[in-house]
Amino acid sequence: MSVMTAIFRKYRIAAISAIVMLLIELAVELIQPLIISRIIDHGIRQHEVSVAWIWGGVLMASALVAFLAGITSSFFASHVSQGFGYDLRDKLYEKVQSFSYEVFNRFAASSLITRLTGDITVLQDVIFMCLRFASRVPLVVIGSVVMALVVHVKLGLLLTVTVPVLLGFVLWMIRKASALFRAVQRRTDSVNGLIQENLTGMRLIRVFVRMSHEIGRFEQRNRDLRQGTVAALKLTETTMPFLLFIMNAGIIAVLWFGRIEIADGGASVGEVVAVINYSLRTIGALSALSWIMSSLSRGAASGGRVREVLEEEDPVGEREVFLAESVDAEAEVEMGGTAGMAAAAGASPIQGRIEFSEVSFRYPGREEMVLERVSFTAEPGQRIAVMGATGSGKSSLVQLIPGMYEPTEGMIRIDGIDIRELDRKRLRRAIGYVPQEVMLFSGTIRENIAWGREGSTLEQIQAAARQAQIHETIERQPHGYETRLGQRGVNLSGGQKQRLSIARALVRQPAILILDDSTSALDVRTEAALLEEVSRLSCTTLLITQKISSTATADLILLMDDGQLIASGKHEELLQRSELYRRICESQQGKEAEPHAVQDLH
Ligand SMILES: Nc1ncnc2c1ncn2[C@@H]1O[C@H](COP(=O)(O)OP(=O)(O)OP(=O)(O)O)[C@@H](O)[C@H]1O
Repeated sequence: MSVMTAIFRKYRIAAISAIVMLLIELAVELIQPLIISRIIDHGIRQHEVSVAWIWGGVLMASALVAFLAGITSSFFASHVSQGFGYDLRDKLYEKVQSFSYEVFNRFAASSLITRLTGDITVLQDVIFMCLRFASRVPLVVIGSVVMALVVHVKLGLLLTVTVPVLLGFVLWMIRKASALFRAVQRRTDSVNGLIQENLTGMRLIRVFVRMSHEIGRFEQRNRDLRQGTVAALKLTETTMPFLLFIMNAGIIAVLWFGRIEIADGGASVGEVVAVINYSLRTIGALSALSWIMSSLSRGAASGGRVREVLEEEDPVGEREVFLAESVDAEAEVEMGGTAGMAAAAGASPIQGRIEFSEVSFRYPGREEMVLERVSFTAEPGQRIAVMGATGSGKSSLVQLIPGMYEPTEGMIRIDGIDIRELDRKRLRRAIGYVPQEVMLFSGTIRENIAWGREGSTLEQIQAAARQAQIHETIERQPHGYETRLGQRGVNLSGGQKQRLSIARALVRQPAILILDDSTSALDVRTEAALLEEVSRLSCTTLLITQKISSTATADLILLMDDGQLIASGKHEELLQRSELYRRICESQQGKEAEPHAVQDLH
């Protein structure tokens, strides 16, 4: 059973109640033309005022019953549609969280945002519409035709002939419209993607004075969206006049033949009025069809897109990690630190020995290897500096350690255990990771650091901030640790953001700390102080850096070039052994600077 069906089943009682109430409302409404015909034939035409009053009272009472049944049905329908949307959004969000990095990137963030918001809202509206209006259409049409036949067979037959013609036309329209609405949805995605990209890159756009260029790009996509929507609406809207034309022709026919029948004594005025009333109700129901159908095809497109995410098979997904997270978080709060995290996961704490044996790696779906036969060993507590030109594979190498991707060949062992056999949640809980691109959340500084470890105390947060050399800067902020950050930490400098995100990693008290070019914006003195603090924590540290000042004190330097480990060793050893390393040192010390060596690195 699909996820959506399962969610819907949860609300089946309310859905059935909505339909039952709708049936009561409809039954009463369909009797109303009969009551009116009684008022005309037995009351007004016979000059029987009391009869007219009695039937008038019945009509009022029926209107009240229909009104109450309608409201109750709407209440149930709202409950179903809102509940369904709420549950589906939860499930979808959970699924997205469980995606591996690769699958997440394949869907693209902007498209996932549209699916989580716009598409689910469309589905909610469609469910409400189905329960309240779409299910009404066939019932009103069939009920009206049957009642018209009951009232007067000959006149009722006129209605019976027109309805199939209209239905055939509407079905043809649905098929056409659903393709058009799918295209609209794709274009909406594209507009959303551009908006997201532009708003996050606003600073760059301004500095490069590319505003008009970006506005032009946006206008183009916006225009495409408008054209797509207009094409879809044109199709659905042309249905309306066509439906009205056919039905009005039907009513004229009823009036025409009705006049003859009345003259011949074959029908009463009340009966003709009743059949016209049923025809009008049929028109009302059918004219809502074009709107219902366009909503349904939009719903089908949205449903398909939501289903795509829900049914995505992601073998290296993060589901178990995600599911175990909440359980561990509680235990962690009570026990504290990496030991607590490991104990929560039911295992001994990770020591932090990292061993790469002939590791090669290519990104999924890519041809070329970005790492080739890389081997090294980092002992617990050591600091490993990873150096190399841009694009040489440094980030790719460190991303393999928390298992963001699996190595294509070779093996990575943590504490002697193959990383593939290691419980991913246990591994990640032992890792503090500071990515190249700093990501801060809107909220206070304290919340941003505490995000690294749920339930951390203010003392732990402050200790991490001190180690990351950011405590004093935080104290100077208007509200200290309670200072709110704008989205992505806009009110902090680049270096401050870097240190804040380092503090977030340190508060985890990790066994393995990965700093992916995370000290680039720090001056040499601050960086040295930070590294000294990190050394005291005795965690294995992988530091991607371009600065000799940080490699000089490292236990091991990995010099990368084009995916290969071209040299490794301590500073002194590399000075002896590696020509490239020597040149880098010289260029940074201002001695015999060789421009291409520097270029290589930047
Ligand atoms: N998600 C990805 N999918 C496919 N290829 C990627 C991906 N990320 C990086 N690459 C490629 O892998 C190679 C190594 O990139 P990587 O980011 O590891 O280099 P780096 O040494 O960290 O560079 P820099 O110092 O600029 O951050 C590059 O050629 C890059 O194009």
